[in-house]
Amino acid sequence: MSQSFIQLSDVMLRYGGGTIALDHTTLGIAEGDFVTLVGPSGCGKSTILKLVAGLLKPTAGAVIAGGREVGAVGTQPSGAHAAQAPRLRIGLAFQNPTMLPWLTIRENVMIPLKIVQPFRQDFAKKKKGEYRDRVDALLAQVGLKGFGDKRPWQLSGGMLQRASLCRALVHEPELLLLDEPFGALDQFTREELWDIMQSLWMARRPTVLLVTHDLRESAYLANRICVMSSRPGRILETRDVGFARPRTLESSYAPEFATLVQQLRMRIAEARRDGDATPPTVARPSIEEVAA
Ligand SMILES: Nc1ncnc2c1ncn2[C@@H]1O[C@H](COP(=O)(O)OP(=O)(O)OP(=O)(O)O)[C@@H](O)[C@H]1O
Repeated sequence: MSQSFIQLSDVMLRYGGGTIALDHTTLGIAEGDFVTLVGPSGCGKSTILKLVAGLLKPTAGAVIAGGREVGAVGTQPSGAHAAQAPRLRIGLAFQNPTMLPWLTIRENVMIPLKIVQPFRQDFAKKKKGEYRDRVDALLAQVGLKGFGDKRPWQLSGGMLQRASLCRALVHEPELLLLDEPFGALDQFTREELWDIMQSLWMARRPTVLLVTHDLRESAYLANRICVMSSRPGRILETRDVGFARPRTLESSYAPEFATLVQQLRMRIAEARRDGDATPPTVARPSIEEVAA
């Protein structure tokens, strides 16, 4: 089997308290693909993002990103992939865009350029003006032209989320990890941001892994949708989404779009029911053991 850009192979992840979040999880993502993860609450979607980002190390199995085995922050990659590939440039955006309140929006968006190589090297030298132009161009692309000098508290939630997308993209990441970035927004703003997200992806083609609860969002944005089982999460099913791009809000009301969303909804309801029927994966102590 050819190696994917991102590859989780038979991964198990047990958290410190004993919770097994993922078990036998296998997932491959091609370079430049746009993949979404959907599934019941608590099934391990965010855990997959953390593994791919290298914030967690798998308890068993392997996680490869861009030809490199990833592990927890501060640990050295091991095994055959240790010296094979440079560290991937990753962009991250979450549901609540955390901005540093004492910095302007422009300065917040610029942060990755200050800390990620090769930009870091040039930042202190001559490129500050060039970087400023790059940030302003990106802000204009997401509808924030003229807001670079504002402070975070002067922007609405939707505007902050746009700025957060700019911050995730400013250092030209090869991989974009998005954890419900539009989850806290009203429907109109959310749909507007789907459009912006789609345009940014089409222009730059980073590999995207997006976690979402919104099945319409998933069908609108993804090339492939991975449906997960209840915890411990596995990939139950992968759906290719062949709708032509650029997708529009109108096209999201087409019968085939509605059918896909409905099928996903039913698959997740089924996964939730199956999960309810599954006994707990972590053995609970008996009353006698607790009392002893
Ligand atoms: N740091 C942690 N320590 C212990 N258990 C954790 C930790 N983080 C997550 N879990 C547990 O692991 C399981 C998977 O969590 P995760 O956040 O990956 O799920 P999710 O699918 O993203 O959930 P949701 O859809 O509700 O956001 C959950 O049962 C959660 O309680």
